[in-house]
Amino acid sequence: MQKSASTSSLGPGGLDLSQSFFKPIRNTAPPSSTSRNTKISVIGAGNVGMAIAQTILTQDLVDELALVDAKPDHLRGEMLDLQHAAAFLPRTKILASVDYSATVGSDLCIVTAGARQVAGESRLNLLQRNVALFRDIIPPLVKYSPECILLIVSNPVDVLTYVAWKLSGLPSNRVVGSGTNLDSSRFRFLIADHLDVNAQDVQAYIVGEHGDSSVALWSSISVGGVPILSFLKKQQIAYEKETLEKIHKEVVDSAYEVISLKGYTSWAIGYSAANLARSILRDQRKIHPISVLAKGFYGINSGNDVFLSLPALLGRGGVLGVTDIHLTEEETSRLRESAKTIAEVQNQLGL
Ligand SMILES: NC(=O)C1=CN([C@@H]2O[C@H](COP(=O)(O)OP(=O)(O)OC[C@H]3O[C@@H](n4cnc5c(N)ncnc54)[C@H](O)[C@@H]3O)[C@@H](O)[C@H]2O)C=CC1
Ligand SMILES: CC(=O)C(=O)O
Repeated sequence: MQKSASTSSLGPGGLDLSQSFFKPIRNTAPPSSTSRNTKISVIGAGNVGMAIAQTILTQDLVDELALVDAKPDHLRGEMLDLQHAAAFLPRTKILASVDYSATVGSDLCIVTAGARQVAGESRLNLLQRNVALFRDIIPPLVKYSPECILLIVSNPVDVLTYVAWKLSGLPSNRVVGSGTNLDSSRFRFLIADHLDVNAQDVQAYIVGEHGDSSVALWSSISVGGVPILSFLKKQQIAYEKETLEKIHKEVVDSAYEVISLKGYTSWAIGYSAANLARSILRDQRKIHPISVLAKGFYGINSGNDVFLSLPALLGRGGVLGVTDIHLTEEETSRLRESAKTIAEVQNQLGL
């Protein structure tokens, strides 16, 4: 599909439905020209891109949604399938094209294009293939939407967020990676399940790499305002370090398990990315563990500019700040190790 297809005034049989005799509504005022449309572009219309697109649509987040993919037929099929749900959804103009001009004027560009893991493969293994794609994807995105915020989802997400930052020339507050927003949701789900409470009442962060070297901040966990570890200590209730490690391992293994069962992960990352899109476009100023330029925070001062997940304040301007959570010595040292792992991978890129 070459042209960007959206709404059309041509009805069945080529009848021009815009003819005044067919108009069911008589206008009483000219169309409003004051409000500015909000627009999200999703690059990559695969499992992840489409899960994000459909979550954005159901949550009424934007006026316009543009999809870009390298496969024209698949892309047009996905676009039509979403457009056919128009009667059940808030009104959103949906466009799709292989041409990046369809993304013009986007407030937020979400990049999901690229290779994904096969069962047992690590995220870092995807690096070379996806860096090559990013060289084709990021420059045209920024050309058509110089004011946009870039949200990177493709893996390995931390290193690719760094790559996108370098290729885009955008300030670092406008380039973020979905990072451990997803891992933290998995963590909160497991804790909530264990305690039989609602995951939304569990505050808990996974930080560092979205991957095998991620760090669970046990000291950050609170449920309904009760800090869990200090509560257990005060009550002299013993907890096994191994039990905590087991829960973290379950978080790290989550993606591998889902991939080995259904081939890919999609729904949770769909909600995670839509959750970030809402915070950005609606200026929610919520704190999310997302991949940000980490230099200078939590003693991460390696020579490299590393992106990894830290609890960041997110709003219309992108990353507005990074929170200063008190970490234990062990958590700090694990976070620095995670930064080192990412820096070592980045060093191979020569960017
Ligand atoms: N950060 C996170 O938490 C998560 C990241 N992912 C990552 O998201 C990425 C996508 O995963 P899936 O959607 O499952 O893969 P998929 O294979 O279903 O979709 C990838 C899409 O990218 C498109 N594509 C490839 N090259 C392109 C180019 N140059 N321009 C535009 N489109 C292009 C393909 O045609 C395909 O439709 C993978 O890297 C995966 O590892 C997946 C889940 C969670
Ligand atoms: C694939 C991936 O990165 C995830 O589901 O966490």
